[in-house]
This record gives sequence, C-alpha cells and structure tokens, in this order.
Amino acid sequence: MATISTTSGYATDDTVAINRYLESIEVFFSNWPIPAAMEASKLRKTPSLDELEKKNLLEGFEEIFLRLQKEMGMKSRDLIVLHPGTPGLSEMLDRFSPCHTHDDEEVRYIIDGEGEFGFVLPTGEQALLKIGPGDFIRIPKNTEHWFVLTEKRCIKAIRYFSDTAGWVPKYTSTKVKIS
Ligand SMILES: CSCCC(=O)/C(O)=C/O
Ligand SMILES: [Fe+2]
Ligand code: NI
Repeated sequence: MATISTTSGYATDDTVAINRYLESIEVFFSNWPIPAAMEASKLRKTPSLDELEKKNLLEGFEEIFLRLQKEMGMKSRDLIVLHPGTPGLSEMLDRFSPCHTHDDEEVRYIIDGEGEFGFVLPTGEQALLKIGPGDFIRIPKNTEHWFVLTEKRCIKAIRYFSDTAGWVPKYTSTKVKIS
C-alpha cells in the first residue's frame, strides 16, 4: 500500500489523495497488482538473482511490458535487484539519494520489496512516496526527484526505457529535507 508524506506533516495512503499531489508535478502513479502467476513466484521473493534468474523473472511480467510498449512507447526494460548483500549497495544508493533529474522519463514497476521516491512540490514542500509491489510510477524527464530504500533495504524494480541514453542522473542544488 503506497503512502505519501510531506514536509508540512500531511500523510495518507489514499490513492486519490496521492495522485492529487503527484499530478501537480505530472508524476503518474498507479497500482497494477502483481500478476497472479507471479504472486507465488519463489524467484520474485529471492533476495539475490543471477542474470538468468533475472531474465526468467522479467518474462513473468511480459504482459506489462507489452502494455507499456503500446501505451507509452517503451522500447526496453531491465530488472534492478537491490538487497542488503548487494555489492556496492551504498555507492549505488548514493547516486540516487541526492535530488536529481534525467533527460529521459523514469518509469518503474515495483515487483518486490519497497522504496521511497522524493519530490519537490510546486508549494515548495517536499513529498516522500513510499511504494511497494504492484506500484507503477512514471516521472517525467527533467523532474526533480530522489530515491532511498526503506529500513528493509531491498527492492526489485523493473526499469522501462524509451531511450537509455537520457538516464544518467543530473544533480540539482535542492537539499533533501524529508526522510
Ligand atoms: C527503484 S529503481 C532505483 C532508483 C532509480 O533508478 C532512480 O533513478 C532513482 O532516482
Ligand atoms: Fe531517478
Ligand atoms: Ni534517477
């Protein structure tokens, strides 16, 4: 169940209220339940996966990829698997936790674990969106955001790309004030 909290002390798990905040920065958020066939998948719940296991797990979500190819022009996807034993985890998270933008949109579908995306709202408030399995998010290009793991320190997210070139983080001067 996704939740949003803001620096003004507001917090909710109501999807309509969450979307009201996110629409103000044109971030698209929805929950597409994990396909029934993948709900009980052992691979989906296994912390660390090798390349073949990642490929097999991705294939279980092909329906969603086909939908995104049609509706959003996505051309490729990969699976990011982060867990406490991930080599270089802290360095990797250090890349995502400062406020940054991308020259391309950021499209993620969470299939296991959880994480938090941070945003700067037009009011100047900051918002933290906590997402988990089945949550889908599309952050438009050039939108300030950041990402942190929760105390569980694990997530599996399918990353969809329409153009991989534009995905390098471009850091901004915005100081993150919410955690
Ligand atoms: C949940 S995917 C890892 C985070 C990421 O890709 C990113 O760009 C965060 O801003
Ligand atoms: Fe990002
Ligand atoms: Ni990023």
